[in-house]
Amino acid sequence: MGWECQTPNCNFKKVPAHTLIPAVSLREPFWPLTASYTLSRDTHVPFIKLNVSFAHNYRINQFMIPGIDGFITHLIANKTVLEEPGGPDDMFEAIQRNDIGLRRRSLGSGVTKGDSYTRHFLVNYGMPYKFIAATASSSFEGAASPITDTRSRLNWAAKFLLAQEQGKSVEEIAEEWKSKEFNEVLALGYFENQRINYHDDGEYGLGPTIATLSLGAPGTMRIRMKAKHHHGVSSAGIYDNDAPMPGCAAYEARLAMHPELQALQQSDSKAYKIRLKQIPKELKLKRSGQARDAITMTLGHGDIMVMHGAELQKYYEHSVDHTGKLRFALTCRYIDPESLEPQDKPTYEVKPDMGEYDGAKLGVEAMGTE
Ligand SMILES: O=C(O)CCC(=O)C(=O)O
Repeated sequence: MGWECQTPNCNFKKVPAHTLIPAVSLREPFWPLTASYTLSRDTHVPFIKLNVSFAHNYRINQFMIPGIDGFITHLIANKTVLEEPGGPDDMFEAIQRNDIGLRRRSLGSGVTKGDSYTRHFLVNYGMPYKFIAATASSSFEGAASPITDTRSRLNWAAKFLLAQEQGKSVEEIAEEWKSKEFNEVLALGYFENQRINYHDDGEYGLGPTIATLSLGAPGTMRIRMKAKHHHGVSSAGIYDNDAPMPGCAAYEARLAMHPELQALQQSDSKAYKIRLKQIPKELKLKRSGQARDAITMTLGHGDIMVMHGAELQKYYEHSVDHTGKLRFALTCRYIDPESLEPQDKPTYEVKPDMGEYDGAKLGVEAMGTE
C-alpha cells in the first residue's frame, strides 16, 4: 500500500514500509486476559435490557432494545480464542503481511471537484456490496485465509446466537441458515484517527443478520436511535408517524396518540396532514440534535458483534472509532443475489462456506465449565 501519482507519464510512487504490529502488543497490562472469561467495558442506558451469559470462551452481552424485534450481541473473546491457531492473533498479523486489497475507495460524490475518498481502507469479498463505496469485490476462491476463516467463524457465531435466542439447537438453525448464510465479507482497515461515522446496515437486499470480527486496537461502537425517530419530527417540522420507540422523546404522549393518528391517516388525509404539522409544536419536539448513545461497546481484539433484525437498522444507527494504531473490522452479511442489478452481479461463483468452523469445540477442557 502507498501512494501512486495518476498524472499521465508521472511515475511517482511511494510505498512506505509497514512495521508489523505484533498481536502480543495488543495485550493491555492492566486488563486481565486469561483462559477464563474476559471482563466487559460495555455500557448502556436504562431502557436497554442486558442479558449476560458465558459459553465457548466468550462473555456474551446480549442487548435487547424494547420495541425492536432483534438483538445486538457482543461476544467478548478470551485468551484461548485469541491464541487458537489461525485465530485472531494470527489473522491480525496475516492481514498486515499480505496485501488483501485494502484501499481507500472513491465515494463517487459530485459535491466536490474530483473524487472524494473513504477515510478508512476497504475491500469486499464474495457477493458485491455496493452501498458504502465503489468497492471492488473479489472471489472467495484464492482469498487470504483471514477472509475465508472469518466467514466461517461468523457463520458459526450467528447460528449459535440464533439458536440461543430461538430456543433451538444449532443443528436445527444450521438447516434454516444454509440458504441465507453469509455470502460476503467486507474488510475495513483503520489507521490512527480513522473511523466510520453513524450509519445503518439496512439497505435493500441485505439479510437481517450482520456480524463483525474485530481485530487489533479496541474499537468503540456506539449505537443510538436515529434523530428522525428519536425526536419524531423532520427538519421541515413535520411529525414522523412511525410507531414511537421506547426511549424516544415524548414517548408516552406519542404512544398515546399513535392509534388515533393511524386512523386519521386512513379516514381524512387533509386533517391528517394538518395534525402532522401541529403535533411537533404541541409536544415541543426538537427538530435538531441527536439522541444520546443507547449502547456503547468496547470491541476488543478477537471480539464478535452480531446485530439481528431489520427493525434495528430502521430505527438505530451505529458508528465505530478507536484510539489505537491499527484496527481491522471484518463484517459478514447475506446479500440477496436477486437484489443486484445485472451490472453489479459477480463475474465469479459465490460458493457455499466450506470452512465448518465450530467455536464450541475450542478449549473445552481449559474452561472446565462446558
Ligand atoms: O468497524 C466496525 O467495527 C464496524 C463496521 C461497520 O459498521 C460496517 O461495516 O458497516
